[in-house]
Parts: sequence; C-alpha cells; structure tokens
Amino acid sequence: MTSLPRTALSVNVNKVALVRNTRHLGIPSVTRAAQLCLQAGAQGITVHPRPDERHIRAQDVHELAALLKQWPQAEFNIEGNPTHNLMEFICQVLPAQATFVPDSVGQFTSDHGWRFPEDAERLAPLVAECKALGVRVSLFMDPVPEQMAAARAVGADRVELYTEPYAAAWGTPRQSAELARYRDAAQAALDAGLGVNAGHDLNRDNLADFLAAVPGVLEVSIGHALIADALELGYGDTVRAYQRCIDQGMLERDS
Ligand SMILES: CC(=O)[C@@H](O)[C@H](O)COP(=O)(O)O
Ligand SMILES: NCC(=O)COP(=O)(O)O
Repeated sequence: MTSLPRTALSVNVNKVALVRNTRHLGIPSVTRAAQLCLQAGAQGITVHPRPDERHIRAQDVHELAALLKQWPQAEFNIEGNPTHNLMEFICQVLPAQATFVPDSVGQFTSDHGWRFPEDAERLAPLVAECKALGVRVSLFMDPVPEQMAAARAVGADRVELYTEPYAAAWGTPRQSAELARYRDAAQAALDAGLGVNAGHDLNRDNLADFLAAVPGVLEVSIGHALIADALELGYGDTVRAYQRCIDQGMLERDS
C-alpha cells in the first residue's frame, strides 16, 4: 500500500457543453454529467470557460458551483487566462482551485505553459488575489524543470504539467524519453514546494504509464478522451475505468 495520496480525477466537462451548444434544447446537460461523474467517484469537476463561450458558458460555471456545494469532498477547478475572463469567475464562485493557462482569445486548445521570467510580473498579483480569496492556484506549465522554482516564486501552490507532448509520444520510441522529462519536471516542482497536477490528452491508454513514472501527481484533469469514452460506456463506467487506470499507475509506481 502507498502512503502517498491517491491521484484525484477531475472530470473536465467542456465537451459536454460543446455538444449541448449545437442546439437550443439544453441536452446533454452539463450539470447532470458532472453529477453522474461525482456519483461514480470523481473527486472533482474542471471547466475551461473560454471567452468565446464555444463550450462552457457563464451560466454553467454558476450551476456547477452550486452543484459542487452538495459535494463538499469534491473540488471545482476553473481553468483559463487570468488576464482575460478567469478572475471574474474566481471572484464570483470561489472554486477550490484556479488553473491559470496562457491561452489567447479564440485559441483552438491549450498548447503551452507559462514562461518565466517573462510572465512573472503580471502573474504574481493575480496569484495573490486568488490566495487572498482562499482559492488555490495552479499554473499550467511545460515540463521544464528549470521553470518550477520560478512558478513557486510567483506564489503558485501547484503546477499543472501540460501532457500533450507525452500523449503524442505514448506507444512510440519517444515514450520513455518524454516520461523522463515529466518525471524530472515533477521532481523539480516537488523540490520547490509545489504540488503537481497534470492534464491534456490523457486517456485510458496513457494514464497508468504516466502515473507510474511521474512522482507525486495530486490531480489529473481529463476531458476530451473521457467524454468520448462516456459516449460509449456511460459516465459511471467511464469514471470507474479511469479510476482503475489511476490505481494501476500508482501501484506500479510504488512497487
Ligand atoms: C488547460 C487544458 O489543457 C485544458 O483546459 C484544455 O485546454 C481543454 O480545453 P478545450 O476543451 O477547450 O480544448
Ligand atoms: N487541464 C486539462 C483538462 O482539463 C482536460 O484536457 P483534455 O483531457 O480535454 O485534453
């Protein structure tokens, strides 16, 4: 048995909203999806309300915040760029965690992390504002060990390692080299006093290998693949399948 905390699964429901938004019928319901995932054992719900509202809308953020109040053991994680629309949501609903992501307005999807020292000056007061509200701050970061102390220096509690490069390398000859980069970045984050989250393009195939190799991952936020799986398996069975991947990865890491 491991003495380390089990990696939490935060389900990103952006893609439920994306389908919902193609009609004016309110289906599929974002709050119902979140509720079913929580009932199946997910430890959190994540949203990334983009300024163009292509998926999550302001109303979703408020309805999910109300739902999460009924699940005090689960966490609400809101992602976004704090120089665009994120801070307004943070002030309004006080989620457990804010994940700062350096996306441009209208960006296709997140594809890189913050860069230091360039971003330090504008991030520090925004991190402090969240902390004063009692909201934990995680910074979306590329797996660069040298950047982790700087993330800590602006006041962040955690970093979220951007896992798309690992996901793209999974199952190829580059997999172990990629995993080494993430292992080193996570260790540097831990050494700097940061907690470690991870996300982007994680799925049922690549998740266990990631957690087996990368130390101390407190949370994975997973949306695109998980919601696609839920179309076939249903939300409950899908969440349970991802929890098994988490358990398998942690067991391998600790054995
Ligand atoms: C920060 C991150 O990796 C996710 O929020 C990802 O950007 C999901 O956003 P989309 O669902 O809009 O692709
Ligand atoms: N922070 C990553 C996230 O919330 C979900 O990313 P993805 O699984 O949709 O790629």
